[in-house]
Amino acid sequence: MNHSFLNGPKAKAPALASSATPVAVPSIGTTKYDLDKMPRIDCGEFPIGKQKNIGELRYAGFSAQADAIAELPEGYEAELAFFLRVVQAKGMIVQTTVPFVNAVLGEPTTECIFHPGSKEVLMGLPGFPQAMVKRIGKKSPVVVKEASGMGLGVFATRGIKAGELILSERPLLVVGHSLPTPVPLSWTRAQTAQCSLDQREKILAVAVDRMSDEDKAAYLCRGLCGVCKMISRFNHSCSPNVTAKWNMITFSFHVFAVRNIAADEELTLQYIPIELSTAERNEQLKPYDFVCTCRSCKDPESDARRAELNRRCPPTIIIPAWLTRKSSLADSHILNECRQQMDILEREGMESVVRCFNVSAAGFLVCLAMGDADRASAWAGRLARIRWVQEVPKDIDSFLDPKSRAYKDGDSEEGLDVMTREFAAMGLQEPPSLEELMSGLLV
Ligand SMILES: C[S@@+](CC[C@H](N)C(=O)[O-])C[C@H]1O[C@@H](n2cnc3c(N)ncnc32)[C@H](O)[C@@H]1O
Repeated sequence: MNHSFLNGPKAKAPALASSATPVAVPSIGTTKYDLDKMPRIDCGEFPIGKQKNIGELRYAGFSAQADAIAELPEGYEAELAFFLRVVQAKGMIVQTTVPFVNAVLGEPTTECIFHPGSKEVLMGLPGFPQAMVKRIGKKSPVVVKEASGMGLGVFATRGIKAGELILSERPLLVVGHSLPTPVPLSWTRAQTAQCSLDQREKILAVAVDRMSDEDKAAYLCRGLCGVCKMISRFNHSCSPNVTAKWNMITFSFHVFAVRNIAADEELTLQYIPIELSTAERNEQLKPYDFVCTCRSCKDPESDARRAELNRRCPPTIIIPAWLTRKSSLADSHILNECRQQMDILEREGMESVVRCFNVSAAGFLVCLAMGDADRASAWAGRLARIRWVQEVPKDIDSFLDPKSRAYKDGDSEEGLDVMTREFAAMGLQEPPSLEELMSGLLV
């Protein structure tokens, strides 16, 4: 293949100056990104590290972390345009609109830039696409308005109960990561990353162009700040009161309340892993260009509590050993552990983390196995409030009343066996992250 971009004179040119000593070159007419400053928008649970971001610019070039704005050689834009034509002609990327067929009339659609094969995988999912999940009640429980010192934010218009589905939303744009960007080997990491971003910008422009006028306007007015009309308005907190979960079959995000929310309270998501210390969290928040002042960041005792939680053994490890009677752990030890860990999680406002599910499931299972319906029903109550975790048993409501028949069945060998298998097989593991779900389709 005669690839002028790879075989041309620049491929053999001496290394360009590193980003630390940028060479002034005439403008190449594309946006220059300062990668350290670029906002990466995470919707809820998925922002573990730089690789776990989704959305239009979030995969781009982050494997090649640049230190500063990179200068690229004059005339490079023409080569990039040539390369893009090759990428498109050879079918190395697929531009499509989801849902492809059987779209439910009137539902929003998502512009997608996929790798070859992803579209077919998606179409092959049993039942894909399903209509978006509707909230109970017509009136939205939230409104977007000024959030002091944070631009806009999302606020509750009424009290919202823990576990309530607040909204579901299809993103405006979904882009597979690591789009192919060959560059001369002599280029620095910063230049490679810059080139990858420029290429992405061009590919995105085509996708944005395919959107309806309304979606285009919504997308453009959010700029780098999001791929969702509504979800991109949620501000961050290290003690968030909502979580956003990706649902592949409906191709949409579901936003749930993780604890009770009062009328007028601001709704917040976590942009970064919140198990970290205050200093580590603020380091991770740097690309978003703000310093977090949430209740945990201001509480001098918070770090010690979160560190304590990290030190404690996750129930995921204790329970299987206890269940199979391979350990001599006392029942009371496990229940104390569950209660104490839950106390810290609630005190820290960390109801959105997966550990909340693991602890509640462990508490429930241990009490069930011990035939302690009173305490099991209290843990079932917690599980019922975190039902956005897909492993929460569908029939958890039948365990809310300690006098329920479910406990009689549960007392029997068979009932306990079913519950044990259900939890041991899937419940006590981390549910798949958005990244894991998406990678099957988008990588
Ligand atoms: C996804 S947007 C959130 C919506 C945004 N406030 C708006 O007006 O569209 C992310 C940006 O909001 C601001 N932001 C989010 N959370 C914040 C917080 N806890 N404190 C200050 N600014 C915040 C930052 O500017 C951040 O880059």
